[in-house]
Amino acid sequence: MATTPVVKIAASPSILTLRFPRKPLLIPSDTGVFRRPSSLRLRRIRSTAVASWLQDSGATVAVLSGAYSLVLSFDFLTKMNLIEQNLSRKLVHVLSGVLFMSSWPIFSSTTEARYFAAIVPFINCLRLVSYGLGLFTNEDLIKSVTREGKPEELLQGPLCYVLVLLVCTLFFWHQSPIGIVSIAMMSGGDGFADIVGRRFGTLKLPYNKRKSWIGSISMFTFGFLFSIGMLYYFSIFGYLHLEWMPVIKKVAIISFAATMVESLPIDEATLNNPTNLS
Ligand SMILES: Nc1ccn([C@@H]2O[C@H](COP(=O)(O)OP(=O)(O)OP(=O)(O)O)[C@@H](O)[C@H]2O)c(=O)n1
Ligand SMILES: C/C(=C\CO)CCC[C@H](C)CCC[C@H](C)CCCC(C)C
Repeated sequence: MATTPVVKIAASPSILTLRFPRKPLLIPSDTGVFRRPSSLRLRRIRSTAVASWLQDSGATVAVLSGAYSLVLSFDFLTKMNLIEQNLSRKLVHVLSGVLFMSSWPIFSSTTEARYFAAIVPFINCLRLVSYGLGLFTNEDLIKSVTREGKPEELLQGPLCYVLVLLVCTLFFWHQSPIGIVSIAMMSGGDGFADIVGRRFGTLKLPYNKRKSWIGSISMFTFGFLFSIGMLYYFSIFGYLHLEWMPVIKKVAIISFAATMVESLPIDEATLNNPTNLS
């Protein structure tokens, strides 16, 4: 009896899938080979695919709205002088990555879901490039995410940040700790290094007078905590099954390495003239 191609949808749980458990789409027969699904099964497969597309489209619109609202909210707080611009920028820095990752379980469990989620950082990349090149203007965005309110600043830290989100979404998604830890270190670690170091960083590093011990300790501590926290978050949804003791050791090593790199005196001047290590 000829075996027939099997239709298979990647089975990893999404928050919505957990509420609507699906019957298996593979149809083993008693002889151990698979057979083509019946017309009823094919209709179910098609309806599952349509449901997943609708779920992912809705999730994409919701997360895009969240991104827009986040920037608007901090712009309002800055305009009302409730928080200073640097703190606003760093809170957007911390929250964007963590909230974006936290939104991943609302997407479906299909293999295409990551491409829907990647639309969010991709559109934000286009926004940052268009505003950074002066093609359009958006004072709210510029005030919320730049140091000095210059549009061209959008093409530096913010654009790199969103590109990292895009790459981690496309190539790692929620199935690999690599992307999760990378985003947690970038958003939680680097964000709090700035927030804490700028305020309490009187004792400077011997090899970099722009950075401080407390800032680097914050980078390590918050990078580690955000990484473990997000790995635990995704393990709750069943995306990851981790041996925690080895994971904790590896994340501590990664946090230390990231802290050392972040503390190096590498700035725009150094990048332009590598012999100019301050
Ligand atoms: N290990 C660190 C990191 C940051 N800081 C404090 O936070 C400020 C900004 O940190 P920096 O890493 O320069 O910010 P970036 O993330 O590089 O740049 P951006 O301002 O674009 O975020 C520093 O001047 C310093 O006061 C610190 O004390 N110790
Ligand atoms: C200030 C930043 C980096 C430099 O330190 C962060 C820039 C953030 C972008 C302007 C907006 C990025 C939005 C995310 C792609 C999606 C967030 C969604 C979430 C639900 C808020």
